[in-house]
Amino acid sequence: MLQVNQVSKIYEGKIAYQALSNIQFTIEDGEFVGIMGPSGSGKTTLLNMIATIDEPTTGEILIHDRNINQLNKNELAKFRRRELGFVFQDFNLLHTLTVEENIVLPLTLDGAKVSEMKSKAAIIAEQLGISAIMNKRTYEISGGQAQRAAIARAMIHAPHLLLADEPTGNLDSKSARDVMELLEKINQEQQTTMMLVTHDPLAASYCQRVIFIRDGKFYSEIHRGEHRQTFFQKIIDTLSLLGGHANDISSIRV
Ligand SMILES: Nc1ncnc2c1ncn2[C@@H]1O[C@H](COP(=O)(O)OP(=O)(O)OP(=O)(O)O)[C@@H](O)[C@H]1O
Repeated sequence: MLQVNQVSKIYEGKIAYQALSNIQFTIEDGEFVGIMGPSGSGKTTLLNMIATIDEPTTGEILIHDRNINQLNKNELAKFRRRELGFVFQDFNLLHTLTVEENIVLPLTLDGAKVSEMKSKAAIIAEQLGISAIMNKRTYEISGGQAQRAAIARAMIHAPHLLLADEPTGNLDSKSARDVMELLEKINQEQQTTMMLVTHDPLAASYCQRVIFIRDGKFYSEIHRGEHRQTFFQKIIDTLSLLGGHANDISSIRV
């Protein structure tokens, strides 16, 4: 589904900076993959390129065999809206809208009928356990509920690829677990391919595979297998080998 082929990124400037070097990996349809690495290792750079927000300096990124860097402006807007879903650390909900209005936003942009939007929103809210808060404003709900609403908004147009950037970064450990269990459930039941960038080993332990990068280069990759707890420990061990600053793993939750 996703192919990252020999991707490098150089940020031009007074002093050019190579943020990524020859990154190569694939993600299969329906996989749930985590990307981890110390601060500054290039995770956001990589995510931004897959999200079509930025372009590689060399190499190519294919989604379902289409080179996403060759799409024109119109194709790109459509592609982003229809194929990709985004979940961010700070939820990115619009505060003047209700939860329901936030959730249907991607459909509004596509010109869907109100009745269709409402019924789709109701179904997804039920799945995510947020039916009771649909008429609330975003400042009236908890962080965990806000992230569920953001996931609902990302999922409402059934994207093929859900990209999540530190989705548990602003959550307490109970809400973080809830959100990760939810993403795992969506991945299993709807077969949505997911890529998650995170510092949080607990969040990463819900993935089937974690790719580690360091200094913009591929470092290693580990697979989950049967037990999440064992995987969690493996992730922590790899992070300690990987180095980086102490605050990179300050969010560890056991
Ligand atoms: N627009 C830019 N111009 C120049 N350098 C940049 C730019 N964006 C990022 N960088 C540099 O590229 C490197 C990788 O940054 P990136 O944000 O991808 O790292 P990260 O792994 O996501 O870090 P963090 O975990 O702290 O978010 C860093 O050294 C950063 O300073």
